[in-house]
Amino acid sequence: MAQLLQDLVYSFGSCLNCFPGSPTLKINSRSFKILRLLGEGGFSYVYLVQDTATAELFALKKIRCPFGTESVQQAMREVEAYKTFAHTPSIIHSIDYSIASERNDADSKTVYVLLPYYRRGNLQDIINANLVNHTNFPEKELMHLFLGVCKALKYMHTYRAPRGGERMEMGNAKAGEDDVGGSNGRPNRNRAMAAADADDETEQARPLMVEEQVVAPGEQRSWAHRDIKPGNIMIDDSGAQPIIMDLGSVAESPIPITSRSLAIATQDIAAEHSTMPYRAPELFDVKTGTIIDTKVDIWSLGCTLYACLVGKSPFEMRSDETGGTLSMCVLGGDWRFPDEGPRGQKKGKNTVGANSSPESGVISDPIKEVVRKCLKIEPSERPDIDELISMTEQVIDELPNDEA
Ligand SMILES: Nc1ncnc2c1ncn2[C@@H]1O[C@H](COP(=O)(O)OP(=O)(O)OP(=O)(O)O)[C@@H](O)[C@H]1O
Repeated sequence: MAQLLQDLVYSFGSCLNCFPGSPTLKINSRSFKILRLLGEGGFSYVYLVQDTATAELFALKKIRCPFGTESVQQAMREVEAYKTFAHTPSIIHSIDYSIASERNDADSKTVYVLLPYYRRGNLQDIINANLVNHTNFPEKELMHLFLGVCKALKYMHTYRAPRGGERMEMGNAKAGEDDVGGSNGRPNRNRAMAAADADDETEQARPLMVEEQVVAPGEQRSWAHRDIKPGNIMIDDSGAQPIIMDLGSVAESPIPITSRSLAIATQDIAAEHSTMPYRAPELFDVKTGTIIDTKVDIWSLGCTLYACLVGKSPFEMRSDETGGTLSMCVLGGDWRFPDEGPRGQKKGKNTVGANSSPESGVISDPIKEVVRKCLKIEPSERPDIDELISMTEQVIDELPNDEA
């Protein structure tokens, strides 16, 4: 709690009003009351905030950029990704964003991104609840959710810039203390952006205009999410639609690894942005002459489906069982279902093995097969997103209806 208060004071500076317990922040002239911390990631804090005028709830992601230009660029890439995929309802979009300078350190900036708030939480929350309550996901329902995630990812993997020529560029915005400029995440730049350009171009624009991404209308450009995991899949308010979030890891695909330095850089980026138990083996040890592509997400989908069934990633599970390191388990493809012995041998038909968690229950064979196909060490042996979608649809057709 002390950390949270300290963090709020530090972050919002003069935006913080003086009433204890109800700090407020303004973004682009809209005022928000900060209600509580929703979550914390490696680079950010996410707060539940309320629009003081409309009482609407939002999630506010605060990304600290203490290392100057480079870290601001990274945060802005995330903001840009929210814009790029704003056209699909199953990928999170941003509502507004702003960039604030730290008072005592001009190089230090904080990027705030206003996001829709998903009150039902994410798949990891459901996994945690299942573990606590000794319950399981109903299989058909789970596979419908999984299909939704695959379809959202298909949009990324086969992205085509909308016709009409939306120009995508790294944003620039006016940084201020009390009322920071921003963008609404839609094609039209808002007035704050325009004001930032007109008023304060030299000061505001420079650090952010280092890179432009222009996608011609209709041009296909493939993207990989690179951090698919249960914690990054929110559930919409209906409870039926998964929403892919946390676009800070999104990267272009394919990336041919043409040099040793690119291999090292790619590996370093993965180490920072792709969560280890869900990270594909080719990102642990990036080799020159290989290609890193969207198959990294297929691996993560396999780990995610397994985690929904069993309670944790297959490699976390195996590493806990054997005491081996996570990376050794991943690189060696060392994992198994709880009711299986080594190399997929069954311990007993439809029984839960000695090493399984009691929550894992019985897993249908067609679902296991989907996991197995995603977890092929060789990326080319994994299905692409279209094949995975067909496979999942077939499994859904084959599965009996969940018991009410
Ligand atoms: N829109 C939202 N609605 C509700 N909760 C959210 C929302 N966005 C984020 N959260 C909560 O905040 C947590 C951290 O968010 P997020 O994953 O975006 O941060 P991150 O720093 O990128 O995390 P990571 O280190 O896992 O990559 C999430 O796991 C979730 O619990």
